[in-house]
Amino acid sequence: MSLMPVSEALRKLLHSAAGEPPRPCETVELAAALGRVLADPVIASADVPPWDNSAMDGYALHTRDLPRAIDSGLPISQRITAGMAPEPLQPGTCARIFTGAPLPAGADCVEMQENIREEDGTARFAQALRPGQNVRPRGQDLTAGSVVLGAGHVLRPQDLGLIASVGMARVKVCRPLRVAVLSTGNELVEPDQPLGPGQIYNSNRFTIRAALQRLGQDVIDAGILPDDAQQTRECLEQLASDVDVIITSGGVSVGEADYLGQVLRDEGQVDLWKLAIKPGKPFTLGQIADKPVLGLPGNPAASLVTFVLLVKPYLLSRMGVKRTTPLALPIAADFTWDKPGGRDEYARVRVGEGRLQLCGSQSSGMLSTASQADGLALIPAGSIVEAGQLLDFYPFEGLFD
Ligand SMILES: Nc1nc2c(c(=O)[nH]1)N[C@H]1C(S)=C(S)[C@@H](COP(=O)(O)OP(=O)(O)OC[C@H]3O[C@@H](n4cnc5c(N)ncnc54)[C@H](O)[C@@H]3O)O[C@H]1N2
Ligand code: MOO
Repeated sequence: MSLMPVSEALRKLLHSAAGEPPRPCETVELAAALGRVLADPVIASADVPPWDNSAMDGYALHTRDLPRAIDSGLPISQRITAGMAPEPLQPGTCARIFTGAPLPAGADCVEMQENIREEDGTARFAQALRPGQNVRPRGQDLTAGSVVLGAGHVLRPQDLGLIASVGMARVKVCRPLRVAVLSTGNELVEPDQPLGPGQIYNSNRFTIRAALQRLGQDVIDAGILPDDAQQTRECLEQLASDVDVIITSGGVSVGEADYLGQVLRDEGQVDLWKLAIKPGKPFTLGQIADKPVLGLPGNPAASLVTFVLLVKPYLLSRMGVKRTTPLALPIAADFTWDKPGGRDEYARVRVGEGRLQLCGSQSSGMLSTASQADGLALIPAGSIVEAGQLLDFYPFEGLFD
C-alpha cells in the first residue's frame, strides 16, 4: 500500500479543521493574552506616535534658521521634556528638547546635543540638517484606522506591546479547545510506580500534555487505556461527548493489539492513515461520534514529530490561525546521508558551528536524541544528502510555540 505524502496529509488535516464550527471567543485583559489567538482584527484608534517627536536629546529648530544657527547661534527659547505640551517655537530661536518630547510647532528638525556648543543661552550649530532629521513623525508606527494585527494572529510579547500602544487594555481572543490526551498500551506505567516485567513508563503523556499547554489548550488527561477493544470503544465514546478533540498515543499500527485504529475503523471512521513520514508512519486522523481523533504512533519520537508537524497545524487551524506551517530555515548539513528513504525523514539535529549535525540514533523509540537536538531537519523521501547541502531546519522553539 502506498504511503500518503505529508503535504497531502496536511492538506486533509487543514480541510478537516476548516469544516469544524468557528471557535467561540472571549475578551481577556491584555496582560493575560500571551499566546492567545486574536478573534477580531485590532484597529488603531489613533496615530502612534500621536505627534511628531524628537528621536534625540538635542535642540529643535526650523531649517530656515540654519544659516544663522551655524553662523552666530540661536537663542534657546524653551526647554521641552517628554510628557510636556510645548509652546510654538518662536521664529529665529531653537528649543532644548529631549528624546520622546513633542516637537514644537514651527520646528522641523533636531540636532543631537553632541554636535552643539551651548553658551549663555545660545546654541551654536556646526552642520546642516535636513527637514525631518531626528524627528519621529506622527503616525510613523501606526496610523489611525489601520489594521494593527489581523484576526488569527497568535499574540507574542511584541504584539501585546503594540496593542497597548494604541491604548487598548483588552482583546477578543478564541476560546481554547478542550483536548483529551489518552495513552494506550498494557505496558504503560506512570512515573513513580514500580516497573513490572514488560512494563515501561508513560512518557508520551508528558510530552503531549506539555506541547498542548504551550499551545494554550485546555488539556483533559484521560489517563492510560489498556489494550482492549471494548474499553477503547467506551472510552473514546465517553470522551467524544465531553471534548473538542481527542489525541491518543499508541495502538495505531497493524498489530493485533492496536485497538485504537481498529475501533476507529469499526465504530467511527478513518480519514488518514499510513503517511510517508519518518518517524510517524501510522499517524491516524479519524472520527468517533463526530469528534476528531488524532492518533499519534506510540514510539516517543514518532509521537513528538507527528504532534509538531501534523497535530499542531490542525489545532492552530481550528483556532482560526492562518499561518499554521512551521518556519523552516535553510542550514547546511554537516553530515552525509547515503541511503534514500521512501518517506520524508525528520531527523533530530543539533546546530554546531552553523551546520546541522545528526544527534546520534534516529530510532523512533528514542527520546534522548530529541532532548539533545535543537530541532528537526527534513531529508525528503528519495534523497541523499551531501555535506554542505542546505536542508530545511525546523527549530524546536518554532515547532512548540
Ligand atoms: N508490522 C509492522 N509493524 C509496525 C509498523 C508497520 O508498518 N508494520 N509500523 C511501525 C511504526 S513506523 C511505528 S511508529 C509503530 C507505532 O505503533 P503504534 O502506534 O501501534 O504504537 P504501539 O505499538 O502501541 O507502541 C509502539 C512503541 O511505543 C511505545 N509506547 C507506546 N505508548 C507509549 C507511551 N505513552 N510512552 C512511551 N512509550 C510508549 C510502546 O511500548 C512501543 O514500544 O509501529 C511499528 N510497527
Ligand atoms: O513512525 Mo515509525 O516510528 O516511523 O518507525
